[in-house]
Amino acid sequence: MSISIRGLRKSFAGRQVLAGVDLTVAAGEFVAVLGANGSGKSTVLRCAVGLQPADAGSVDVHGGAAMVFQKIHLVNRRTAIDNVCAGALGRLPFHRSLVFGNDVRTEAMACLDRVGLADRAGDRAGRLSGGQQQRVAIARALCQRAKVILADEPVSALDPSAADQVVSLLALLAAEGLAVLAVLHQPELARRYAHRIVGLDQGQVVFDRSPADLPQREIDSLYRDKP
Ligand SMILES: Nc1ncnc2c1ncn2[C@@H]1O[C@H](COP(=O)(O)OP(=O)(O)OP(=O)(O)O)[C@@H](O)[C@H]1O
Repeated sequence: MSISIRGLRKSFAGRQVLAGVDLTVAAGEFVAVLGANGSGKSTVLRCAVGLQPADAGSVDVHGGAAMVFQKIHLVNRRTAIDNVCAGALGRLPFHRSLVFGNDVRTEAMACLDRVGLADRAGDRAGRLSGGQQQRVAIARALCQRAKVILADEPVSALDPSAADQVVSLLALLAAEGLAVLAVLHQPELARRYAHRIVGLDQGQVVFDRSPADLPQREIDSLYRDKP
């Protein structure tokens, strides 16, 4: 129920994007990653779940990791609960994955309940609001039984109130025992909800502190034009 990233390095076409990133998230922790466009935030997450091979470094995941994206990737014409059931696909034998059984649907319902959407289980995903769709995607990650959730700009496409709801949900899931690492473009949400804020600048961690110990100027410096 934790993720530990050590010495992560990555270059694209000879250009270094990650210059040795160390980052740990324990069970019960919600860690936000802030950084300017191109600082390497998504690459950290993508290397951490194996979507991209790292050049060097190690990633130890305890409990299984699931990723949540800005673009939500639900099947719009299927119901919310069907989308959540899809999280179970990876652990079902093929013959049981064609029609989800009652046990999977019961588990999916419990996951929807955890994200506050049990009452929308039968609605087509495409009819839900953006914030609700992202919460369904989080429920699908829960139905994967992942203990580590990596979220890449999960609220960048949402209005402020939906964004607040989704980030507070991630914080709640961490409080329930998951390890949650989220890339955010909203420093104020990171300040409000994260246990720790990690600043990434040109592929390096420049701070890793609790919001209470983090002066605003350190956050601002992430977004200042670099020479
Ligand atoms: N597959 C790829 N091939 C080549 N370059 C890449 C690839 N993926 C990322 N990069 C480059 O690596 C750098 C870091 O990208 P990354 O997406 O990790 O940044 P980010 O901090 O998540 O930025 P943003 O806030 O814009 O999403 C960028 O300059 C990007 O163009």
